[in-house]
Amino acid sequence: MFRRLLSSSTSLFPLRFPNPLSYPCPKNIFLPNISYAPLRLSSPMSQMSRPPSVPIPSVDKADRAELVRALETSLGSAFSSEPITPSPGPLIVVISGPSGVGKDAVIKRLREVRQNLHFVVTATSRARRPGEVDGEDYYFVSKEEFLRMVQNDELLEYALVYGEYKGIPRRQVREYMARGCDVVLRVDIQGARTLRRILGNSAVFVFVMAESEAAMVERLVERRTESREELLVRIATAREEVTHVRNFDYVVVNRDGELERAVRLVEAIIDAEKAKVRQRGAVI
Ligand SMILES: Nc1ncnc2c1ncn2[C@@H]1O[C@H](COP(=O)(O)OP(=O)(O)OP(=O)(O)O)[C@@H](O)[C@H]1O
Repeated sequence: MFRRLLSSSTSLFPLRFPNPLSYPCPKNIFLPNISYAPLRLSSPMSQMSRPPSVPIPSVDKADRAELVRALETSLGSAFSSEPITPSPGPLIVVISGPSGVGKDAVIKRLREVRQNLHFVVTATSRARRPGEVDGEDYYFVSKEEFLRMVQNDELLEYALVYGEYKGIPRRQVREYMARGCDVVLRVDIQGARTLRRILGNSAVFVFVMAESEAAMVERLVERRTESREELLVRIATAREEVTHVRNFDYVVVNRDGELERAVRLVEAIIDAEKAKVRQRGAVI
């Protein structure tokens, strides 16, 4: 029986799921050059001697190409068109925050506006909410299937949240990063803590919060997906979870009616990370 379970689980994406690798991460794929070739610079100035036979034409009068050629000759080598710094590598963005702050709403919009980004589809044993699509929002699996994935080490991280399992398929992260895509992981606070332990500073951790406790409760109530008992637990937990913000790299306040602003801030964070001199360089 155990052998049969093992052999039927060699694929990360069981047959009944749409394989997320079959849909592209970017709208227009841009594969960065991640071969960090050493910079090709001309020889040091000290080693160069300007050949006296190459006069540099006057800047006002000379043809542009002629002037550039003369400068190259004078400096002893052609000007390279290679990028001066290596292209940034793929980034892992961990998005977390208390229940009801709008993590899903932010990510949904981010996926619409941002290219070269793959949202890692989490496996969960919880029931599907109205409007959610299997394989797109989550992989909805039974508890038994989930535990089989755990047993086969298919999950980068997993947790039991409000009595339901949630976990991140490891292979999906690897494969999209290998394609040069940035990947977004959506986890609860507990999951973010585990991921920080696993990934350290190699991923960027973003904490989403509402502008106030009242706004957060309002959204949860408005969503009408939780029972009274569940609401009590979620709100009590959220109060404690807000204190975990200090373990994150960035905080994004998702104000009521200002989802676009929150999404723009997440985009700005990703852009800033791409411009960092020392890249995080995550390896899964
Ligand atoms: N900026 C916003 N203004 C108004 N409503 C919002 C905003 N952001 C999200 N919402 C709404 O708030 C509700 C909760 O959002 P969402 O489901 O994205 O939260 P979540 O953080 O993913 O919650 P959970 O962790 O419980 O899944 C949803 O009905 C969503 O449409």
